[in-house]
Amino acid sequence: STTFTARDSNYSNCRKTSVVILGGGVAGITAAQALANQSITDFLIVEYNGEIGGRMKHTNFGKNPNGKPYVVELGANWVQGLGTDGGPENPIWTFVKKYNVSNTYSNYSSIQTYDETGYTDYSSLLDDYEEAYAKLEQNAGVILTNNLQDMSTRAGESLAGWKPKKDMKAQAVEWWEWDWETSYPPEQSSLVFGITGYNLTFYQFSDENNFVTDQRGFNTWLKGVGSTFLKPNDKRLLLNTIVTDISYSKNGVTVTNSDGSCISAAYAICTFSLGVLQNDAVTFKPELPSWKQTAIHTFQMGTYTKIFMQFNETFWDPNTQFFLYASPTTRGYYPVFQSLSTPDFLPNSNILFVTVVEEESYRIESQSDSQTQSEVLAVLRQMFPNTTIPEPTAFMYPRWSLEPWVYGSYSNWPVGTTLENHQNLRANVGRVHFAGEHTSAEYFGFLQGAWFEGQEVGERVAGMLGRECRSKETGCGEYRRYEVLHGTTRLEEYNAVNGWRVSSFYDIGFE
Ligand SMILES: Cc1cc2nc3c(=O)[nH]c(=O)nc-3n(C[C@H](O)[C@H](O)[C@H](O)COP(=O)(O)OP(=O)(O)OC[C@H]3O[C@@H](n4cnc5c(N)ncnc54)[C@H](O)[C@@H]3O)c2cc1C
Repeated sequence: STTFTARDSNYSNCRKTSVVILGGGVAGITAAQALANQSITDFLIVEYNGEIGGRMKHTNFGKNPNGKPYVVELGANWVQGLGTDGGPENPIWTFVKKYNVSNTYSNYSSIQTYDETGYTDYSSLLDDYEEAYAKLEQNAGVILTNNLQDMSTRAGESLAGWKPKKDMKAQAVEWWEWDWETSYPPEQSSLVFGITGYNLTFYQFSDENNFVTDQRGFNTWLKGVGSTFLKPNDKRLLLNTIVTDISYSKNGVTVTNSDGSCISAAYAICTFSLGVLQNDAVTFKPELPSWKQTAIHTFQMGTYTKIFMQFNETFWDPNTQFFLYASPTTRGYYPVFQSLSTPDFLPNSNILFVTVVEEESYRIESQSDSQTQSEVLAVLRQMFPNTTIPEPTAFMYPRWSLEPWVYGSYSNWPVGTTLENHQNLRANVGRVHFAGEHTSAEYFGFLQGAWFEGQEVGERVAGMLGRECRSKETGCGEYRRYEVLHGTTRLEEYNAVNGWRVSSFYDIGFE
């Protein structure tokens, strides 16, 4: 039984379905699964790339002793927060176990610290940061509980006594503790929602991060989930298909693709990334309402870049997982090197990778691979002054912020926004629904965020197609939205007592 209602005659040549799911990443696949679980099988999944997985994306790199390439993950790499016996479990961890995806505990205590003179032990700064962090998270709790004004993580850190200033070693430690996870510097991150995000994953599930090394790719588990309701070569999964337009009305949604094909549906579930939405990579007709656009442009899309290199030898300590480098001049300049040539990872692979985010990501995206390679080698030569560092035999990095199917890596909450504004990012616009990592208030930036949001949107749309309401807690049907977002200061408080002597509203007198 379908409630298909797209009656517009212009669309009569389009392929018809009840629900069109835009994107075959984690959110898209779990949305489809939620529909299938409620016996809604009349759906189509439209995906830009040649396989499902989205930002869980791998590629071949370098070669093993038999001349075959290794598989490395360009995007998501860790299961972040696993679970405890009897406690809640991260669904990604459940599936990774179910589909036997190879992974290894990432030991964040296995770290050596470096600066431009070589190995220098400044690991005590890690303890200093963590001491301040314990205070900062208390402050975030007070702000949330009492509906107080949010502040930047930078302000929170300073109030907790962490002031790295121009100490580049402290800056490197801070990058390791903050930017590496959120892909934004503390100045640009909300204290409250940065801390809640961390707590919900690492305190609720567990503080472990397991690194996936499966040579079939991390997305193996998602393919496993897909195979429970999609047949091999299922005609409902349209791969290599690029959506260009989404037109919607009170009767239905019509999606047009770059190959000229079109689909008309009763409902659409759009799981495109915040970067895709922000960059107008698809055209909504009519334009999205201003409350929606405000939310889309308030939240931030970060960029996180892993730079892979393979050498003909492992010249670093193969038993250490992380090498933290403090540049003498530039914060975030090739700060964290990770060894894959380590027991339980890709032993003897001689593969090392270094991660940069945000400004450094954009900088290296706009220069050649060879320029980046020479910068990285110069850093390695500072870190290991007594070793002859060979040229890499393979070198590669993705340019996430330029990829038209994602335009960035994952989202982050800016300073001073609200849960209401975020709810507007989640809320449907008529028959167009939204889901993905970015719509998760609890787990934004993580695979589990995409998973929970995909499931909820699937259940809601199933509810609208007349199925029983599965999510009593969240409610079924349309999402709540906030047409008006209130500030924190009432207009009458803009007065002389508060240092506001004159009105900022000028009548400049145009006739
Ligand atoms: C570099 C990097 C590192 C990360 N590390 C981790 C990690 O270690 N652990 C973790 O939990 N999370 C990590 N993440 C985040 C995680 O990958 C995401 O949260 C998650 O994959 C998002 O899933 P999604 O379904 O919301 O979006 P996506 O995976 O982006 O899915 C959306 C889909 O829509 C498709 N699409 C977009 N535009 C179009 C179009 N016009 N037409 C058709 N299809 C289109 C895309 O191809 C994509 O498949 C990382 C992400 C990146 C990029």
